[in-house]
Amino acid sequence: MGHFTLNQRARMAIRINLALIHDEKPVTKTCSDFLFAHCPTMLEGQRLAGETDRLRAELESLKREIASLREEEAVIRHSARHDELTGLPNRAHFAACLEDGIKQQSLKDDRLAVFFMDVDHFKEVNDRYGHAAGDALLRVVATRLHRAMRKDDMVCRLGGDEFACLLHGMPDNTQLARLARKLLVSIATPCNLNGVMVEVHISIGIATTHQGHGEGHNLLAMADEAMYKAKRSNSGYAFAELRAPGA
Ligand SMILES: Nc1nc2c(ncn2[C@@H]2O[C@H](COP(=O)(O)OP(=O)(O)OP(=O)(O)O)[C@@H](O)[C@H]2O)c(=O)[nH]1
Repeated sequence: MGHFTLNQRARMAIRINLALIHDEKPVTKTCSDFLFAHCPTMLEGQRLAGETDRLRAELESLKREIASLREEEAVIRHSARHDELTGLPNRAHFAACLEDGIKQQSLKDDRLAVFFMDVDHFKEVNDRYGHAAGDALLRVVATRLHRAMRKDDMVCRLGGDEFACLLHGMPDNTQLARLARKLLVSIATPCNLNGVMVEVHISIGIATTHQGHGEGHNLLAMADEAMYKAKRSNSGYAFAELRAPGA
């Protein structure tokens, strides 16, 4: 420090600080000589503090980017498993839950039931009132089915005018038949489509499985067959025959 007066040291310290604040190269040769000779630790400390701030800002920006990517991923994941029109789970999601339910049922000694539901004469609604009215009707059916089921039952739109429901813990057919009748009544309540009151009906096919019987896709296919039986006979709902294991 012998070469510099107190006054010189103070002025250089101010210039050095200003240079660091504005991220400039170290000032004059005298200043840099001063710095490297007398203040290497201070200079390194300032540099590290600046670097830390920069890294902290970079980290925050990365955190924001990750959060936004996670949100995007959640949206993509949701839309891959849900039907855009009704917001209900879609066929793929339903099939996965059904297979899962089948695997779990033996552990829980549960009995599963699948309802396969199809709107009767839906094509006529599209033809008479237009596709948008048909869409509105599908949304009404979705809402009514969802409301009529228990919280743990899964209602999905399989596609077109077909819906399905997966029910756990339904030990007897009497309860299932009661639920089917309740659904038929709730769906048949007239709904307003662009000012026109329309009454819709659905046909329901019901397939159930006991421990060790059936596989997910078989159960759905059996419920589908039973639905056609109900549609043909105009009975509203029908039960599938329980097949022997492996049939
Ligand atoms: N509005 C609308 N129509 C759809 C959609 N997806 C499929 N459709 C129509 O739904 C109709 C389904 O027809 P079907 O189930 O074969 O005929 P249906 O009149 O219901 O006949 P039944 O089931 O035998 O009573 C077809 O006309 C499809 O074009 C959709 O997302 N929106």
